[in-house]
Amino acid sequence: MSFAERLQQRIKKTGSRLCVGLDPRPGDGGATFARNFLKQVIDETADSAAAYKPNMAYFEAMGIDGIRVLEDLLSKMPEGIPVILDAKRSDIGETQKYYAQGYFSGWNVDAVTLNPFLGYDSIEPFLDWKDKGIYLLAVTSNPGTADFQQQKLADGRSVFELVTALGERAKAEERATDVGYVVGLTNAAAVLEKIPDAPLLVPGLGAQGGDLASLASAGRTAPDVINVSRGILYAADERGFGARARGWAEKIATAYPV
Ligand SMILES: O=c1ccn([C@@H]2O[C@H](COP(=O)(O)O)[C@@H](O)[C@H]2O)c(=O)[nH]1
Repeated sequence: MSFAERLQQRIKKTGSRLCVGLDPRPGDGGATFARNFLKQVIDETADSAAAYKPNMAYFEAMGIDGIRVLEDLLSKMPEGIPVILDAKRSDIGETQKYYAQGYFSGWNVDAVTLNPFLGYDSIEPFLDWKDKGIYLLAVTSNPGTADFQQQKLADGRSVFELVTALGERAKAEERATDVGYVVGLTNAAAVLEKIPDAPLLVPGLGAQGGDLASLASAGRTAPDVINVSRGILYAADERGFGARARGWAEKIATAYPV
């Protein structure tokens, strides 16, 4: 089954589009703490998680011990919950081959985020994995999206449409890997109608203040997932991880039904 089909199946099963972001802060007690912390987060959120998204940065910040924590985590993920590795990798094709091998074969993650700035040949090593997915950064959730991604080209298109053209090319070539896009919730309203109906990974809810209303009215049918990291891991309230995750899943489902 393809990545997009597995994700859709999981969304239907849970009634949830929530992607639980796994961003353990290294200052909170080192790798041993992070290992136990993440185990608890996963144990408590698995019923409402459509997907998990570990972000490499937080693991790399703990050095080799952090990478061991990530490897351990990946080897013990609950069955049936897709894992999207937020790596945002970008390099020449020759090098990307080894990232693809490492993530898809070595770590067996379901999908990975890529920075498309180096162009089509840089994403090609990720395109022939039949049950895997990639998410290309299209319109990110930070203010700097205005610097490049939303700039206008002479023909009236926006730069992020050059990114979606890469995904369309892969589709036209019938490449095996599912191609989706990262679209920040904070900037989604202005761009959703121009993004093809490919799976979206949507960060920016919670700590970044994104508004779900824009997704609700877009009439999309793809297996889109909405990420929350700090809003589950580090919210300043008395609830546990499970209650926070269920709260976000319900909010998302109300605004953007499954
Ligand atoms: O455009 C982007 C791309 C990736 N992210 C990542 O998502 C989470 C968001 O965390 P919150 O704590 O829910 O804000 C984090 O890993 C980012 O690196 C993003 O925010 N925006």
